[in-house]
Amino acid sequence: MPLYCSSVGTKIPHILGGRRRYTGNHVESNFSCFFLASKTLKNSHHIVSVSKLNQNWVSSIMEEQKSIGLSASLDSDKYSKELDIAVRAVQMACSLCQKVQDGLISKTQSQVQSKTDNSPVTIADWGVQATVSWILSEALGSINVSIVAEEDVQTLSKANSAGLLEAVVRTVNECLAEAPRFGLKGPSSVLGTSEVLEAISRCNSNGGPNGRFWALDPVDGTLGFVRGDQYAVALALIEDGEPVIGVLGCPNYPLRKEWLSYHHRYHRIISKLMPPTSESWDKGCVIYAKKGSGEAWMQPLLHKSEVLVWPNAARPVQVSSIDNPALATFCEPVEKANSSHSFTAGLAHSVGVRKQPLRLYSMVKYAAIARGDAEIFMKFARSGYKEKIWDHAAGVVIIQEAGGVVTDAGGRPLDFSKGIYIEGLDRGIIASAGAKLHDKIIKAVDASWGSSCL
Ligand SMILES: Nc1ncnc2c1ncn2[C@@H]1O[C@H](COP(=O)(O)O)[C@@H](OP(=O)(O)O)[C@H]1O
Ligand SMILES: [Mg+2]
Repeated sequence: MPLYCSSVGTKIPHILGGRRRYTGNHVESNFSCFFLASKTLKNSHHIVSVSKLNQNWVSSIMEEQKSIGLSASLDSDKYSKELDIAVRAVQMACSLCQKVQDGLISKTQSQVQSKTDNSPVTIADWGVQATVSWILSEALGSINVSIVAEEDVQTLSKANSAGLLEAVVRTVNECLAEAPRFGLKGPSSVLGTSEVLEAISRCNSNGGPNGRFWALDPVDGTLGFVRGDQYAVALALIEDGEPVIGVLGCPNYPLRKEWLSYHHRYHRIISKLMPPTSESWDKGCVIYAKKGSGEAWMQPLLHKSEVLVWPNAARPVQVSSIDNPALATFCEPVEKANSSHSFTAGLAHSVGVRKQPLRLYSMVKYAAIARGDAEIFMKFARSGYKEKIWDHAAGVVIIQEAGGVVTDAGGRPLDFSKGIYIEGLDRGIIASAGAKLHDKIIKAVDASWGSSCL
């Protein structure tokens, strides 16, 4: 339960019960304590240093809160409907992706198209975007739904893409026909080509500092997806520039963290060798959180023919309690073109991380930190690369509510208020299970940045 300081309108961390929890969103590198940006004054980044608060002062705020009944539970219903719909929509999207990925792996690579930037795009990207867009609009009213998403309809609308478009329309209709199984209303009749294209192109918001919009990455980690490995469906609701709901669907996330480091194909072979009753290789989950709730949750993916009954066996997740770098695992992108492996290796070594990095495609890395399966995530892209909001927004809320910290390398929160890009990002992105590890990494970046080639 987050606390609110009524005098300055500033949220302070949950310090009861001996568990480290960060409900704020800013860590200052010069202090080993944490700092919290005011929700009410979020654009001015009004900051209070918790280390400067003495115990009596904190206790008196807690007493004051008790007596005047101020609590986050007053807000507990806020975004509940949106979260419910978003989780169900992501469950559906994961089911669509699994079917397409199974088809991709068992058949040829012919379904993989090339975007202008040469990244592979599959039926799943457009299929998920159309499905999520249609579901959100239907459930919340299209007038209330504004979406920023990765895909556009240019490639799909080309004359020589007729076969691909047909496959997308078929995939979307197959998926929407299953909507009642996920507790959602599907279309009364099959969607035509123009309706599917309409749903995809409706995701044309440019984001910005005011109002509400959704940020969707239909298939994050497209390379992982086409290689039969990890990928994620990422959906976030951003309000006034701040992510307030995060939902991450991770269809290939194994039940046991040890198997995260195995390639998914190996996992598939083992699954075939194991008796069908064995759940030991079970995989797939949806992780989600609502800003300020102090909780992050994980549901298993719905299996074929199961019906989603809320909360669908959800259980809370929280970050790891490991704060000793020697015991910590750090994760980073698989592709060294997306983040400098040599720079992060140097950082890890200098802070005393001894384990091999866990290299994962997509925002599954954020899920790994939130679930406590790894302690640090670092991404240092080449200079000039601009991070996009849909690649991070959902993960940031989930990690923060699971008790972790996400900032840029200067210790500042990521800024989701400037459009589709995270503007002003200082060097790279760091997510950690706690302030102690976070602070060490930030100091190590400062110490070695000058001699890096980034
Ligand atoms: N040169 C680059 N540097 C950094 N990130 C990049 C990049 N090119 C693409 N990306 C981003 O990295 C994401 C994949 O993340 P990761 O490397 O962690 O698996 C991509 O998401 P998509 O796969 O959705 O396009 C894309 O947004
Ligand atoms: Mg992406």
